[in-house]
Amino acid sequence: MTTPVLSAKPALSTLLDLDARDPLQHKKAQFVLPEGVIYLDGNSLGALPATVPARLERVIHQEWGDALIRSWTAHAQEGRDWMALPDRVAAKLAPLIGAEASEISVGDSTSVNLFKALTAALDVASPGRRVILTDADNFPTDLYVAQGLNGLLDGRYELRRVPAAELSAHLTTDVAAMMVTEVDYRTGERLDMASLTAQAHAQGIVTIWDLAHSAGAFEVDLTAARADFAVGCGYKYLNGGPGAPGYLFVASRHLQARVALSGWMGHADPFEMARDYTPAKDARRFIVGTPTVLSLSALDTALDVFADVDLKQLRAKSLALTDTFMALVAGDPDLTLVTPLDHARRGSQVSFRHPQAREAMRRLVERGVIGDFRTPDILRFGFTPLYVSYADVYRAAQAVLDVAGELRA
Ligand SMILES: Cc1ncc(COP(=O)(O)O)c(C=O)c1O
Ligand SMILES: Nc1c(O)cccc1C(=O)C[C@H](N)C(=O)O
Repeated sequence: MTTPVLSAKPALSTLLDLDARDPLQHKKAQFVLPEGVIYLDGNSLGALPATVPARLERVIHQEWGDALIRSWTAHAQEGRDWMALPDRVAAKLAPLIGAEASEISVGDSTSVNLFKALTAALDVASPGRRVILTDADNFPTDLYVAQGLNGLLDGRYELRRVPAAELSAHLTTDVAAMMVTEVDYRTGERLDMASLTAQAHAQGIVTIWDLAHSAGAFEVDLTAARADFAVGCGYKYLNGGPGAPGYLFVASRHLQARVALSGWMGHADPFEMARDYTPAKDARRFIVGTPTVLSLSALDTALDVFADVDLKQLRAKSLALTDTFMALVAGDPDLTLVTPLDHARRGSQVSFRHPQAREAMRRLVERGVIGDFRTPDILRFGFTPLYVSYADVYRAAQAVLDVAGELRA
């Protein structure tokens, strides 16, 4: 299906027709969604894939309850040993982010992976450079991790924070690494990863991309963009569940970079119990401690939802849903769109400024339209193409207009 272009406000019948022809329509039934709720918050916590509860039951009762410690190595032939779980998840993640499984380490939170990525990036950066360049509006944890690491390094680096639109102009030869989030969590603006990475490389700068609001929402191609390092969340568009493990991407050309958190599970042979650390092959070396089996199992099953998904169709639907929502809400005097209209500059969310945004979102959630309020005045709506329909968008837009009207009255 090509992306439907909706310049005028579409009627519900038009949208029901789009739903009927949607090649991803069948995916919604693969999620557990409460009756009467329109869920526009999959960019904060993805919905529950219907197959996850049974998988967790099996892991808890059979693998933990019955097989006990044997499960770390049992059934390796059938791919069910716990030890290799991070590698199996990496293999499922690889096609979604355009990487080799051997370049992905699955585990720990995104924040911890940012620490690993930044220390590795600074290790391979051009010697003598002392600037970490970032978007001033980057997600707080990205900024805090950089501040914390710099403290550990006795403040050797300057964390240079500039508006996203000015990143290009700040790619100067004193910059060691550029650390940015591809899709802004507030505005939903998407940066051009391939272009910014190429510009950074031209100045000898290594790049770290945060894919929290990208992977699973649209096709990411780290290899084509020649990205150096990347991190991302398992619990947003990948639907791995609350606190799901995050991941770290290290381009194969950088696999020799410093492993700052050198734990035993990143050792080449953990059960050799050697006195000195010898890194495991590939990105597995960036795993620190014992894999979190329950949450990894949930993420492993959740990723199966993507097995038959054409990522081009996913992107087309995401753009069509966000276009539809923008068209339907356009014209309200109190809602100011902050998400770019240009498709190339848009992630999979739509955000508006509203003078009473917190109260507006409270009322929307009360009506079953779940989005987010983000400080200071942002109403944020995430569109997960796997389980949001065009009719959902229509109903959500009506609710937004009603609430905005109520608050004006
Ligand atoms: C861009 C970005 N990075 C990182 C995170 C989260 O990191 P963590 O999973 O460590 O809480 C989020 C959301 O929480 C985010 O939006
Ligand atoms: N990780 C979260 C959490 O533990 C509680 C509430 C929200 C979150 C989020 O993921 C926030 C999200 N990164 C954001 O873009 O705002």
